[in-house]
This record gives sequence, structure tokens and C-alpha cells, in this order.
Amino acid sequence: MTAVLQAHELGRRYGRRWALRDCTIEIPAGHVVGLVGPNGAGKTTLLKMAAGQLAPTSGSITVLGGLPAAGPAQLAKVGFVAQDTPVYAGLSVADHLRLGARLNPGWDAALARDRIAALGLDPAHKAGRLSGGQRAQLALTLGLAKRPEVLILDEPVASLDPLARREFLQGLMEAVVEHELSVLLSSHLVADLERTCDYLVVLVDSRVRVAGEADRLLSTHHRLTGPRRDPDRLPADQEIVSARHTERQSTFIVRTESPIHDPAWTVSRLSLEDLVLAYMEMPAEPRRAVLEVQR
Ligand SMILES: Nc1ncnc2c1ncn2[C@@H]1O[C@H](COP(=O)(O)OP(=O)(O)OP(=O)(O)O)[C@@H](O)[C@H]1O
Repeated sequence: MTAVLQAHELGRRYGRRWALRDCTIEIPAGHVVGLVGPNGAGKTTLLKMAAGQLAPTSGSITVLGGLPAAGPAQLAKVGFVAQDTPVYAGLSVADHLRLGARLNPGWDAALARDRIAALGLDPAHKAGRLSGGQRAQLALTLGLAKRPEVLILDEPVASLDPLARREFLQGLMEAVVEHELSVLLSSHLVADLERTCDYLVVLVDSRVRVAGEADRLLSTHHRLTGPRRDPDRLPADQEIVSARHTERQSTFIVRTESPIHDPAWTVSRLSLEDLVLAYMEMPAEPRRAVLEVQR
């Protein structure tokens, strides 16, 4: 199956500063992919390169096997909803749908109309008078009605309250199931991604720290708690993501494919949030660095 996004040593620099560097990644199609990382990590930079709005400084990127924005066919396959829910304040909801129909050859007018009705939005309402949540829903509707194969959403829920956030993500999940599309979505809030995403990419300081299917990441990462131990005495196949020590006790988060039999450890599973936070806190050059978990 063609990868939804494939990048090889991809990098983007602004002046002398790298916003994204050495990004080598292959994300299979058919997932809801969460791109997570703190402010300034490089999420928007990666998504804009995938959408063809920004050219790489180095390396290469393909989306569904094609170069981003390489022509009408590629443009039709990829929907992009930029940060801050881009709608035109002076245009009505109906105007937005007309514009969408004009600009997109594969426009699904029935989908757009039905979704707007289901959301209870008045087609005559000006977008500038909609709430943040309603604007986000309008932008999502435009992205979905284009009927892309992959929908890229940059921080779609950042400005929404928890209820609007949940409604937005629920609507997105329903659309994913109904239209069988892949989704790439960025957020700095892990809790949003926990319910929504089945594939995760963690970006910190312009580098990919870890990437992989959520289930697989969860089954290969463990928290070990036990008597204080030097990290160098852990088996070589246990890659250390984080280590904390008190005078008597050590707690490690490790990644390993092998079962852990050491009776000295209490082994516990991680939540996705624990896992992401551990990678966010991981120093850039840890002992036995874990850079990527890819499948
Ligand atoms: N147009 C630009 N000119 C100069 N530097 C930029 C530009 N756009 C982004 N950067 C820098 O590149 C880095 C990555 O930015 P990017 O917007 O990709 O991060 P992000 O992870 O999306 O952050 P956020 O969560 O705050 O949206 C940051 O240090 C940012 O300051």
C-alpha cells in the first residue's frame, strides 16, 4: 500500500535556524495520525511541506506517492486545513460551499449540505459571526467535501473549549469511518490525540523523536520501578527513554521488543500521554537513543 507520507532526510530551515531536520519517516495509509509536540517543534512546517505550501530545504517528501502540490491530480487528493480555521469572515456559510464547489473538481455538494444542516449552521450566516467551534466545523466541512484521500489538519482544535473539541473530533472520526480517508492532524495536547489517533509522530526541537502505531508503541514501552540501578546495567535491548532516581529507587521508561523477566522490577504499562511526555522530556542525545519506532 502506498505510504500516505514518506519523507527522507527532510529538512526546512528559516535563515540559519532549522525548523525541521533529518526527518525520515514512512506513514502507512488508512490511519488517523497524530503529530504531537510542543510549540515551535516543527509540526506546521512538516504539514505545510506535505501540503505543498512550503518547499524543503533538504531531503524529499511524497504524499500518497506524489510530490506535494505537483499538479491538479495531486492537489485533489490532499485536503489541507491550516492553523486558525481559515474561513472568510465576510462570506456566508453558503458562499463558502459555493467557493468550495468552484475550486474543487471532486466536490461533494450533498456531503457539504448535509453536514452543515446536521451542525445546525444557518447557510446565510456570515463566517465572521460564527463561534470558534462553528468556524472549525465549517473549515472541516470544506476539507471533507473536497473528498480528498488524505486530510491534513493543523491544530484543528487548539482554540476550542473541551466540549467543542470533543464534538469536532467525534465528527472527524465519523467522517474517517464513512469516507475511508487518512488523516494527519497536529496538536500539542496529547489528550486530544489519545481518543482519536491510531498512529503517532512525536516531534521535539525540530526532530522526530518517535513514530509508530499507537498500539504497538504502547505494547513495546514499559515503566520499570525498582531498587536504584545504574542505567548502564540495563540489558542492551532495553532502550532508555527516561530515567529518574531517588536515593533508593529507580524508575525507567524503556522500549523493548522482548519480555521483561527481571524480578527486581515492577513493570507497568504506559498511557499514550505518559509515552509522549517521556519522549518530550528525553534529552536530544540520550544513552542508547531511541529515535524512531517505525513499521
Ligand atoms: N516563517 C517563518 N520564519 C522564521 N521562522 C519560522 C517561520 N515559521 C516557523 N518558524 C520557526 O520554525 C520553528 C518551527 O515552527 P512551526 O510553526 O513548524 O512549529 P509548530 O510545532 O507548528 O509550533 P506551534 O505548536 O506553536 O504551532 C519555530 O522555531 C518557529 O519559530
